[in-house]
Amino acid sequence: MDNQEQNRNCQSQDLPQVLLLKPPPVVTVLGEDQFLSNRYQLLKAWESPLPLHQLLTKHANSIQAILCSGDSPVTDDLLQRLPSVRLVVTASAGINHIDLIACRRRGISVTNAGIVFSDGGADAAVGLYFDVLRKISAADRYVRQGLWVKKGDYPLASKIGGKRVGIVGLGSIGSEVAKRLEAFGCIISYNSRKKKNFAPYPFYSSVCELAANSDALIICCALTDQTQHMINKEVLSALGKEGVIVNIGRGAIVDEKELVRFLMEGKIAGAGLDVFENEPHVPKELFGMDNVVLSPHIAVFTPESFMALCKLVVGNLEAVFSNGRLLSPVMDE
Ligand SMILES: O=CC(=O)O
Repeated sequence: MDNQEQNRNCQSQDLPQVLLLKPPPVVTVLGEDQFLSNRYQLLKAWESPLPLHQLLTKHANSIQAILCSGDSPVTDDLLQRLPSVRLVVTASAGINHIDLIACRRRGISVTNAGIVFSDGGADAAVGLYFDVLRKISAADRYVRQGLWVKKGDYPLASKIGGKRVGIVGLGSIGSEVAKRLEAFGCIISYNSRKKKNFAPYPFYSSVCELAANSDALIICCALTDQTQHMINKEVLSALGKEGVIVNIGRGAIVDEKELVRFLMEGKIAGAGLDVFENEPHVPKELFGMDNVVLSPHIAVFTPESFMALCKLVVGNLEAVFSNGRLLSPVMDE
């Protein structure tokens, strides 16, 4: 090792240590971020020759922050091994993979993607809804397969304007979905944990009642103990034969087995799904359904949202190490 390299190593050892749990999807980009790697000692668990438990033991007292994404659980057990952690930064809007109670008990702050994913998530939700109603992907397949020539005209699609759309979870993504669909002449109502005073739309405290009064449900809420399988048999029945489900929240908010059964039996009209209960596995029954549009959990990701996310992550790390204000706190201890 030459002197320069030795110097660099010594300097990097003085930097605050940040544990990166898993590479995909956004964390890889962040892990390569020059700015981030000049300011922090990034400990990439997947690059270490040590098994995770040994890596954690070796750095137990020096890891001060964890950078993760939605597919890497931050459990009480993990936190217990890392007593110096002050911040968990997740590069996702969803926080269902983080044990928030354990973080609170240990005085650890948590930040998420804040509002950087709101536009992308809303665009994707509206895109899925339009695709189901206007049959865009299915009609595209029809043309490519030469069926227009062989079979003639394609079945009629549905109009968007005038549809009663129930938004489940009027947070930052849900509000953007509402704004977009209002502009297309849809009639918006919503269900949320609480009525939102700022929202000019009818509020239903029961998701079943919302479903009974909607042509479509667009699921934008977080996955919690309360929302797990919230979209169940009763809700799907209330939505009815003409109803459409769009889900860009988390797969487990919907009882997927019931959803598949309702679609197979023609008890709802269609679905646009970006998220699934057991990703990346998608129920095979859905593959042959032209009234179902599928995407691989990509709703919120765009180059623009990645860039904004990188800035946000860096800003949150800077804040915690300079005792400043976190930019997108879920919990600020
Ligand atoms: O699903 C994506 C996210 O939670 O950011």
